[in-house]
Amino acid sequence: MSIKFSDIIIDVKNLTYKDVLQNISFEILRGEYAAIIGPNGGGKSTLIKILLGLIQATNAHIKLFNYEQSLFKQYRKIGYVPQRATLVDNNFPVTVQEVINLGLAHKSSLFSKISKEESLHIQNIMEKLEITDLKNRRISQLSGGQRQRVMIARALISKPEILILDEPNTGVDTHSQAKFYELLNKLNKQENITILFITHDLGVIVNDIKRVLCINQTLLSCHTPNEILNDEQMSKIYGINSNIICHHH
Ligand SMILES: Nc1ncnc2c1ncn2[C@@H]1O[C@H](COP(=O)(O)OP(=O)(O)OP(=O)(O)O)[C@@H](O)[C@H]1O
Repeated sequence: MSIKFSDIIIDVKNLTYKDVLQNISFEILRGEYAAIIGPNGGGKSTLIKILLGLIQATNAHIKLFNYEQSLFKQYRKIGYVPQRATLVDNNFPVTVQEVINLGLAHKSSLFSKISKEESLHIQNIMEKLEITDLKNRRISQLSGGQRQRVMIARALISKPEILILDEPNTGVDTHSQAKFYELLNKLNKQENITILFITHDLGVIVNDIKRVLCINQTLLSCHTPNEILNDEQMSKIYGINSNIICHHH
């Protein structure tokens, strides 16, 4: 299959940042469902923050949706669920609805009125994520799985074309994790949202993920899950001897 120029929505060339990331190059194509794995402190979150413009990397050659990052203004096209987003301060007095409305923060002012159309869109997303009944609850009173859906709803409000999630399953039980991956799969397959997420859960990458970027300061590999889930590759990525045992689930 030939790749069209417009299919590349993230294009990173020779990215180096302090002593955290060295000479990283990769592309993410429209419609992809890709994961980033690697050991703690390997630079995964830093890479994501650079892509989102939250950390400035001088001399980086990054293109987002075919624009040089320095000229790129449409960050609403990128939905982001940060690390530990589900762990909130119990005294934080905001409701689910208020958190979700923050997804419209790309508007000129946070306090500008929400239009009828936006309000309908917010309702649709809440229904899709099955959180309508929670809208007046305080975010601090929700379970980890419920908070996770709220954070994704917030990220989806700006109708992003790519969704980037940094270890989205921290503090979430196994059942909610399974539901969560079902949801990501649906967003990818049915709504054509490109998905890129950081995970330490090697089990999950086997099922739906087509490409796994392994990062430990440099890009160690960028293959299909089957190509990396073997003892040799795991030892290379995590720097320890490992035995991979696969079971039919
Ligand atoms: N803004 C920054 N400037 C310089 N160094 C940073 C910055 N942010 C993080 N670091 C350092 O970069 C290294 C990589 O951190 P990062 O959080 O990107 O790793 P990670 O792969 O996401 O780790 P984890 O899996 O534990 O979340 C760490 O040593 C961290 O202390």
